[in-house]
Amino acid sequence: MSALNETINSEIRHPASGEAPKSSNAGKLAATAPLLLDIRDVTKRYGKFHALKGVSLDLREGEIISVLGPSGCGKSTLLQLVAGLAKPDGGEILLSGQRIASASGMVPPEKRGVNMVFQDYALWPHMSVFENIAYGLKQKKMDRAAIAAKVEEALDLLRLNGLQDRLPPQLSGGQQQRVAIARAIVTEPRLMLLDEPLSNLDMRLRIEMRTEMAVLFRRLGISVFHVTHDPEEAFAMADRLLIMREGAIDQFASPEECFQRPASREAASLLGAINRLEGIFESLPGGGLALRTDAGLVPGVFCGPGEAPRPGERGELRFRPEELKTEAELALISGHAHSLNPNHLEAVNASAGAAPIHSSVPAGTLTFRILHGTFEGTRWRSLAETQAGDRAYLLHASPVTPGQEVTLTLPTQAALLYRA
Ligand SMILES: Nc1ncnc2c1ncn2[C@@H]1O[C@H](COP(=O)(O)OP(=O)(O)OP(=O)(O)O)[C@@H](O)[C@H]1O
Repeated sequence: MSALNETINSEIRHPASGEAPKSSNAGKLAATAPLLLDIRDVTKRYGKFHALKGVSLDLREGEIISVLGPSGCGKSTLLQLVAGLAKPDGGEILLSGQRIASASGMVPPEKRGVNMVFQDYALWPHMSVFENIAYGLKQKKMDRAAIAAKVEEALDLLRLNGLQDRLPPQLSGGQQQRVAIARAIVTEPRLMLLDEPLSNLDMRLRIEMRTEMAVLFRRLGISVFHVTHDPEEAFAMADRLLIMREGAIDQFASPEECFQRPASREAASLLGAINRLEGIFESLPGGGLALRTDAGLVPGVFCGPGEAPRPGERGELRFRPEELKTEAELALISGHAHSLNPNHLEAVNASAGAAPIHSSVPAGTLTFRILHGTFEGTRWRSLAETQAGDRAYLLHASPVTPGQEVTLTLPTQAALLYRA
């Protein structure tokens, strides 16, 4: 075992790999809650490669922050620095005002008061559920009666009653995951670190567990720093999203804001706006910005960065397949007589907390030719192309046939505009 691993708190040590776990814990957001984790301009290099290029963020007590980003963007590296499993090359990390990591010094992981739940749960396979959960408490030399009471409470909380004598291999994936959470919360860490905690579960269980985890952490007021590559998991759990790209922060804001105004083309794509059409910016007579694309003129929301582009500049439209509407769907959504005309859609989908979005401005009308369609249970998904052959995915309520031309409307607030 490496010197690094030897410094790791045994209660969070990874039994299978011998590698130290990462840390995390957090709960619900309150803007006025005390600052718990303060990461200041942290950098990390592996040889010549800059894995983190100056990352700064804060996490409040009781807050859940989900870190989202493509593979290799530095999510796990950030978590490891907070856990104490790696050392930053620059900047500093403070926990409750105490500096726990900088280039010149490190508080050892076991002294940080952070626990971690791993992708593969890292349960001790030869220990019963009870022993797994009790392990950290025994390390703390708690007396047997107190340990039994605490484990009992955790078993109740995670709905593991009756399973305490089983070994991990005798449990389902969801049960193992709950044992890992029970083990992590029983020692009442200041901060819980979750590294892709649901990635080994099937889809149904993932959906259940992400909601259960969010409810549990909020009820207990646990602070959580949570890494995932799954936007739905991040939306289900987070008070704030941290979107990372190439070792830097792309966006750090509420889930609603990130969803409605992704700060970059990459963030938009990560959050489901997979369709991309290029074009030229135009100003609308009544104010507002539109992009002239090959599929049509599309009024939209400029999401940055920087100043709004000028007419004539090249731009890019990003949108989610599910945001395209037919005339009939528009009428249903808006509930206003005038919205039967798709060219006058009100921005009815604007959700609370987002910056004001154009309302009652003309919506874009896009025309595509269907190439291929598949039935998805409640909807049809098709691959389509513009006149010039640019491709897009569409989702619609009725079937389409290859070769058919379809005209759909894209609400202004769903048309995300960026510089090319
Ligand atoms: N020990 C290491 N030595 C060299 N390079 C490393 C090391 N650990 C990570 N890296 C590199 O640093 C970058 C960031 O890695 P990291 O594991 O933080 O990414 P990630 O966002 O968590 O990715 P994933 O979602 O695939 O787990 C990657 O390019 C990775 O290859």
